[in-house]
Amino acid sequence: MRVLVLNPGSSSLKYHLRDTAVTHPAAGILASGQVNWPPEDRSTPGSLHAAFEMIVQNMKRLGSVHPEAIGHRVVHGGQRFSTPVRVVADVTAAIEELSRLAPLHNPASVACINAAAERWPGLPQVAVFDTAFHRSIPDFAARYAIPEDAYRSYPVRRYGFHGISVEMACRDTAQFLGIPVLSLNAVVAHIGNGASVTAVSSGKSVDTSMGMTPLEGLVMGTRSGDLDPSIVLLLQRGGATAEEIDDLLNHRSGLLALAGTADMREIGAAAIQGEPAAILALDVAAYRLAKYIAAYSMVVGRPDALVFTGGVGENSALFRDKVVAWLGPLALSLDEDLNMAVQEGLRKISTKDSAFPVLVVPSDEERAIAESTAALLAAPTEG
Ligand SMILES: Nc1ncnc2c1ncn2[C@@H]1O[C@H](COP(=O)(O)OP(=O)(O)O)[C@@H](O)[C@H]1O
Ligand SMILES: CC(=O)OP(=O)(O)O
Ligand SMILES: [Mg+2]
Repeated sequence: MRVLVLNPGSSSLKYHLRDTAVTHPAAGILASGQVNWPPEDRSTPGSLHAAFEMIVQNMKRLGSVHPEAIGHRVVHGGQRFSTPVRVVADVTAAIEELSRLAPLHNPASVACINAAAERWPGLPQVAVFDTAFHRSIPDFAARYAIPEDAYRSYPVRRYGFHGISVEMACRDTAQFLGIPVLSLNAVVAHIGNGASVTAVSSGKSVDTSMGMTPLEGLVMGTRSGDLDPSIVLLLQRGGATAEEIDDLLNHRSGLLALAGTADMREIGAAAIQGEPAAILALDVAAYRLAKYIAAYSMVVGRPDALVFTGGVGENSALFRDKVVAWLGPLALSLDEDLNMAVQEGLRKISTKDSAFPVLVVPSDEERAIAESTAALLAAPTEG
C-alpha cells in the first residue's frame, strides 16, 4: 500500500510516501522530505497550506503516484488511544482536546488531518500515537506523588513520548543483535529537537523521561526538561501568566536559553571554538542524559545496548562523546573513530571491551507509521 506519512515534529513537518510492500527501510520510500515548520509559523493561516503544497509539488516532481492512505504521527494519545486508529470525526476531536497536553504537536496533527481530508477527500487516514508504546510503564514509574483527587480529576500521570521512534529502534536493534525483540533490554535515547530516553525491558517500555507532557526530562532544543516546580510558582507570583510561562519553558528554554541557539550543529561548532556558553549548554544536556542512562541501566538490569537515535543522537559525535564520558563506571567506552565516522545506517560505535554495545540507530518514525497504517487498513473490520 502507498502510504503518505505526515510527521509534525516540534521544529519540522516531515513526510514520506512509502510503499509498504517493500520492507527495506530505504527502498520503500517513493518520495520524502522535510519542511521547516517552526512553532511561530503554526498560527499563521496558510503556513500549513504552503507546506502541503510543497509536499504535493515534490511528490509530483518525483513522478510519485498518489497515496492510497495517510498515516499521521500524533504525539499525545492520552488515556484513550493505546493502538493506531482510523481517523473519524470524534478521533480528530479527541486529538484536538489533548492539545493542552502537547501544545507544540497535537494542533499540528489536527491541521494535517484536516488539510489531507481537503486535498484527498475520501482517502483513509490513520493516527499512530507516540504515547502508545509507553502504556506498559508500571504505576510506580507513571504516578506523580500528588494527592489522589488531583490524580482522579485530571489524567495526571507519565504518558511518555517518542514511542513510535523507540519501538522501531528496538526492532532494528534486536535484529542487529540477532535476538528476539521481546527479549531486548536497552536504554534508548531519542535526541532531536525534542529529546527523551526510555528504559526498555523485554522489548517493553518500563520508564521514560518525558512525563504528562513532552516538557519533562532531558534538556531539549527549546524546552527546559526537569526543573523544580517551585520555579513555575515563583514565575507566576512574579506576575507571569500561564501562557507566558508555557512559552518560556517550551519555546525559550533548553539549549536555546543556555547557548543562544537550539541547533546542535551551531553549538558543536561554537564549543570547538571554545565558546563558554556553548560548552556549558553541551555539558548541562549531556550530564542530564548521562544521569538518566545510568539510572535506566539499573532499571533494565543488564542492557543489551545503549541506543542513540534522533537528529542529534544520530549526528552529533561530540554530544555522544560527552554523554558516554560520564558512564565510565558502567564500563562503557566509545571507539573514537567509529563515533566520529560519518556513515548512514545502523552502526556500533563502542569498543570491543565496552560492557555493552553503544549503537547509532536511525530514527524511522515514518516506516513505523506506514506499516501500522497499512496493517490497520488491511485488518478485517468488525461487524
Ligand atoms: N549533523 C548534525 N550535527 C549535529 N546536530 C544535528 C545534525 N543534524 C541535525 N542535528 C540536530 O538535530 C535536530 C533535529 O532533530 P530531529 O530529530 O529531526 O527533530 P524534530 O523531529 O524534533 O523536529 C536539529 O535541531 C539539530 O540540532
Ligand atoms: C514529543 C516530541 O517532542 O517530539 P519531537 O521531538 O518530534 O518534537
Ligand atoms: Mg522528531
